[in-house]
Amino acid sequence: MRIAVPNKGRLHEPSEELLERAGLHLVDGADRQLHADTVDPDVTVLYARAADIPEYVADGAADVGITGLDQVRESDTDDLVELRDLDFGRCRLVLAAPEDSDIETVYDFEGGRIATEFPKITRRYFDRVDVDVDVTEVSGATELTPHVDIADGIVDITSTGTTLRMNRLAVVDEVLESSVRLFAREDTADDEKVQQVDTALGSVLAAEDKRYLMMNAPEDALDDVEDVLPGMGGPTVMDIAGSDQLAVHAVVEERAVFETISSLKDVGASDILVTEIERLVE
Ligand SMILES: Nc1ncnc2c1ncn2[C@@H]1O[C@H](COP(=O)(O)OP(=O)(O)OP(=O)(O)O)[C@@H](O)[C@H]1O
Ligand SMILES: O=P(O)(O)OC[C@H]1O[C@H](OP(=O)(O)OP(=O)(O)O)[C@H](O)[C@@H]1O
Ligand SMILES: [Mg+2]
Repeated sequence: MRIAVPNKGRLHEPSEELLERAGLHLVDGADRQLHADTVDPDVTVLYARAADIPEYVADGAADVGITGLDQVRESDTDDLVELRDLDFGRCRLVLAAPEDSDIETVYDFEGGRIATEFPKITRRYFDRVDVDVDVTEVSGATELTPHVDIADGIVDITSTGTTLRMNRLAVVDEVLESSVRLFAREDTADDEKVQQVDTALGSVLAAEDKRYLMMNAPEDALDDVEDVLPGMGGPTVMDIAGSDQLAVHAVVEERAVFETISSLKDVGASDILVTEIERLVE
């Protein structure tokens, strides 16, 4: 089973980190290599450009891919199946025009020119809203094109909005909301190994916003302690040898930890430990 992973750019490192955290440790994963083995002899990594990854999966060069939804949509490959939102590389593909122009809505672009690195998505978007424009493909520095009379507007990626602001461009409409996805081909999506990788990556995401709480509590406080602990199933309760205290363990939502700890202390719990969870397979 081969996983296609971005070889450089902003998606490279977080993709590799996610694989590592999922337990798919890379062997000889040095940068700029074409391939890397993982600790699982059945799983290898193929490094490719973020934009080429959908094509590689569609063609069978890889079985699953990790790249932005924008790249999947732009590739126009139709037998790809999204397995999971990997929750990084969040950005928006937006239609933008110079701040000082008269353009306020997409309809103001009728008969105009749009520059973009995403010609297919852009074409489909303008067809959908039934506005006739000329779409010019550029390979970078898209934000410059309205200022050198190459285009009246652009379709480009934004996340913090800094680049648009620096180039005095204003968002006219959102074309696509994107984040990094794990995807496969229709004919491989149900393969056991593909499912294993999906589960492993999912277990990292599931653990991210959870914490593991351990504490001691007097036996007669157990009911109150259990009432305080929200979340996944009941806590695990263990006797402590030679003590009238119990050890109580539970998984708690990260955002509930602060409040939960005060409530636990109020009902008599002590020696409370909070730890991160590496992976959580539900
Ligand atoms: N500003 C951003 N914020 C968040 N995600 C982004 C941003 N820009 C791009 N992305 C996501 O990262 C993907 C790859 O972008 P990146 O700029 O790292 O590579 P690239 O420019 O396509 O690489 P290459 O140098 O190989 O052309 C994009 O398709 C998008 O999904
Ligand atoms: O809203 P912002 O946070 O400013 O991000 C938007 C910018 O990020 C991307 O470029 P990138 O940095 O990847 O450079 P590139 O053009 O070389 O790909 C994108 O093409 C925008 O130019
Ligand atoms: Mg880029």
